[in-house]
Amino acid sequence: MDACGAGRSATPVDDHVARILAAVEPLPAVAVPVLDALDLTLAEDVRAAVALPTFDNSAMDGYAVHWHDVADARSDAPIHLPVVGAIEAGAAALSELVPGTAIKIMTGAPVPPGATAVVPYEWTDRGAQEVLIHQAPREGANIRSRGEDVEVGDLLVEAGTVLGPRQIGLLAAVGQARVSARPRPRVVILSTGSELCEPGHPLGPGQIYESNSYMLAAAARAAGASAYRASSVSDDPDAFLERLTDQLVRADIVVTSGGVSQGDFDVVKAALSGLGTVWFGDVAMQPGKPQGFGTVGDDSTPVFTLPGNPVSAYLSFQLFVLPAIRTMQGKARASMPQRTARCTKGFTSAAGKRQFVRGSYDAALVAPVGGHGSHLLGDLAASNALIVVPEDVTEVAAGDSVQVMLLDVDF
Ligand SMILES: Nc1nc2c(c(=O)[nH]1)N[C@H]1C(S)=C(S)[C@@H](COP(=O)(O)OP(=O)(O)OC[C@H]3O[C@@H](n4cnc5c(N)ncnc54)[C@H](O)[C@@H]3O)O[C@H]1N2
Ligand code: MOO
Repeated sequence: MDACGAGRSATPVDDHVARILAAVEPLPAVAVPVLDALDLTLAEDVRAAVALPTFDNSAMDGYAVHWHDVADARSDAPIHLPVVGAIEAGAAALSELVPGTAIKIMTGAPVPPGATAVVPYEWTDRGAQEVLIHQAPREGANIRSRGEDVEVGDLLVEAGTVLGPRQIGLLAAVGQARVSARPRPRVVILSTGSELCEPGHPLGPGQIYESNSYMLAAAARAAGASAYRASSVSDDPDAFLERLTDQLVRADIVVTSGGVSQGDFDVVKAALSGLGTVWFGDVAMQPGKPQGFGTVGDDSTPVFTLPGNPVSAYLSFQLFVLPAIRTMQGKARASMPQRTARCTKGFTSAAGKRQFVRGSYDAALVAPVGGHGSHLLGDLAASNALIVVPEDVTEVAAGDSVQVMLLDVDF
């Protein structure tokens, strides 16, 4: 055993991730109203049911004309045309534009058959019965052609795409009221500990404010899940199991915090050992050594039992719960990517464990923030990156190249 108690049997971080990913799969797709599909992963290719533009239409308020009629228009030799009508956006069933005439047309209105240019108002005297055109447009000017943007049948958005505002707009533009997408995973957070007091209430002796469920629920929401905080439970295994059972019906994932170490009142361990496929053990990392994971209940719901120290809980979420959420979302990449940075200050790291050092990253430089302690929530909040120190590295010097994971960057 080392100083922090991780014995030789500790599971490597990557093996624990693999154990988790083997137990989760993308959630079944559902038909989602197109706006509600923001940030969701599209489950099937969407092809265009209509063309964009859907019909030839005007790009300007002006006059639809036969281009040949106005090709010679100049300010010193304007051309007169009779105005034979007006077309508004939304107008239907247009008759042919007779050569030698003009029709008033509004932006977005369908161009009448025969028209080969639209002259903007600014190049005319804006006449109502008769118009004086004093500048010649190019042939085809200001006509937006049917299908010039999107043709019927074009592949618009591929399955697996995370839908953003631009894709939502495009899908609506081709008439999709609903799309087939992976729903938000429902994540229930359940904190344990008799010392916990809800924020907003006065602290009693020996009590601390309950913060992990807020942090973990926020992290789950930031990852695109729907997260619910179940009220925290004391260190009583029966009460814990009852609360967990209640929550399983509304959970795709359950995350617990606390009660998984070596203490006399480690409620989560006591309640879940032997239940479903739940495994408890050490993972070769710091913070976040004591872990548990398995599936429980009729729906084999994945349960993550995270350690209670706040930094450990957060890190465990980022490393283990986040990939499960992303897999359920159908996202291509499950785990946070790493990038190379230069470390501006040296520090030491325990042998045999992957160390996750809180850091402040900017422009490929990273500085460690605070110490290694897993209770240092202030330092965690002040950081925006994790410096990943491999198991066989015990010292990082100023100027060394290191791997970092950026905490506030989507991937
Ligand atoms: N004898 C040993 N003791 C400990 C070991 C060990 O190997 N041998 N491991 C240590 C490590 S590492 C960690 S991490 C913690 C994990 O303990 P638990 O998961 O059982 O968590 P608790 O004991 O319930 O709490 C730990 C710490 O975190 C605070 N906490 C818990 N829940 C919350 C919450 N919802 N909001 C804010 N803070 C919370 C709690 O008050 C404790 O201070 O075990 C070490 N011990
Ligand atoms: O390894 Mo514990 O999870 O202090 O941090």
